[in-house]
Amino acid sequence: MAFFAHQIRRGFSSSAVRNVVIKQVTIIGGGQMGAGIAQVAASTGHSVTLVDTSDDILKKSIKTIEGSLKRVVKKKFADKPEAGEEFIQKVLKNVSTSTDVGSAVQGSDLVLEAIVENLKIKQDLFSRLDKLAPAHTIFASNTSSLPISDISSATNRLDRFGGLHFFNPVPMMKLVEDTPGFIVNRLFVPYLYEAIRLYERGHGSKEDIDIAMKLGVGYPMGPFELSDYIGLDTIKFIMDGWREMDPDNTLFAPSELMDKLVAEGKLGKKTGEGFYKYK
Ligand SMILES: CCCCCCCCCCCCCC(=O)CC(=O)SCCNC(=O)CCNC(=O)[C@H](O)C(C)(C)COP(=O)(O)OP(=O)(O)OC[C@H]1O[C@@H](n2cnc3c(N)ncnc32)[C@H](O)[C@@H]1OP(=O)(O)O
Ligand SMILES: NC(=O)C1=CN([C@@H]2O[C@H](COP(=O)(O)OP(=O)(O)OC[C@H]3O[C@@H](n4cnc5c(N)ncnc54)[C@H](O)[C@@H]3O)[C@@H](O)[C@H]2O)C=CC1
Repeated sequence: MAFFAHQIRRGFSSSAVRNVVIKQVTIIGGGQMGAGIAQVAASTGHSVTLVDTSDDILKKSIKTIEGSLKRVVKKKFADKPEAGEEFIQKVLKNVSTSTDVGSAVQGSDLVLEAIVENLKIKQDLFSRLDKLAPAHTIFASNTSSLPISDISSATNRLDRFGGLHFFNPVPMMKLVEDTPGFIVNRLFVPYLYEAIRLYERGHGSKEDIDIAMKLGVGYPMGPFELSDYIGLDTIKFIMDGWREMDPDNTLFAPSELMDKLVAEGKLGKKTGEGFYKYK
């Protein structure tokens, strides 16, 4: 139970959340981040309700969690397969799913949002949640680029609203950022941008740039592999949002290639094709 309560106490300045006990967690958005966060929350003993827009998506989320748990167990319970299977079943028992956000937030101590990276859609969701969730419930967003104050302005619980920024893949990445002004993306985003500019200017192939960053700096994935892993729709949402806020900044100029891939539904690993093909 301690994991989420610890993050909340570290990241929220409000006294309203200082002695918080987090038992019941609702996660909204069952995509790659939501599924990963649900897995971590359930593995650390929380009772989790995962919400998305359809049962088909939620079935896929549970399959993703199961697949990831199998990988975790292969390592953690290498010599005890039965204990590993028991662990998987115990974790899965902690996760229920719902398409009804109103009932899902009843009794929830923490609602963590991991839906699309779009301010208006996040605000609409939180505005509804504010009316539906109990007064004590803490709200948090997993946004990777939007100011938390803009998202929280749609609610009346500013003392119980914060950012919990997990990294992808959640079960493997050990960092959660919850301080105002994320650090990683400030350094990471210009790096990804520069990679695509190099490629568009013909300074190197995607493959060469990826190999250079893996062999030269020791990164586990090159920038194009990583962009496909993150999701090109998410990246485009971020780029478009920042350009709107700062139209003269050349760093945020649109990328023709990115726009084309997203328009064609080539969103990266999750759709089977992005910069690279995965089937
Ligand atoms: C060019 C585009 C320009 C656009 C610019 C616009 C910029 C906007 C960007 C905004 C970004 C938003 C993102 C964000 O907010 C923050 C992020 O999350 S950034 C992403 C951070 N993540 C990374 O950098 C990941 C880097 N990759 C890795 O660490 C590894 O490659 C990875 C762990 C994913 C896989 O490892 P690898 O060795 O490559 O492959 P294996 O498959 O062998 O895995 C190794 C090991 O790990 C286990 N494992 C992997 N995944 C999972 C999982 N999901 N669950 C459980 N276990 C997993 C696997 O089983 C292996 O275990 P072994 O025991 O070692 O076999
Ligand atoms: N992909 C990444 O590497 C990272 C993403 N993030 C952030 O996490 C959030 C989610 O990203 P991903 O999981 O990658 O996206 P994704 O596209 O994999 O999943 C988003 C999910 O939200 C669901 N959804 C959309 N609107 C909804 C609504 N109103 N109610 C319920 N469900 C809804 C979709 O059906 C989808 O399943 C975004 O804010 C993103 O910026 C943060 C860190 C890393």
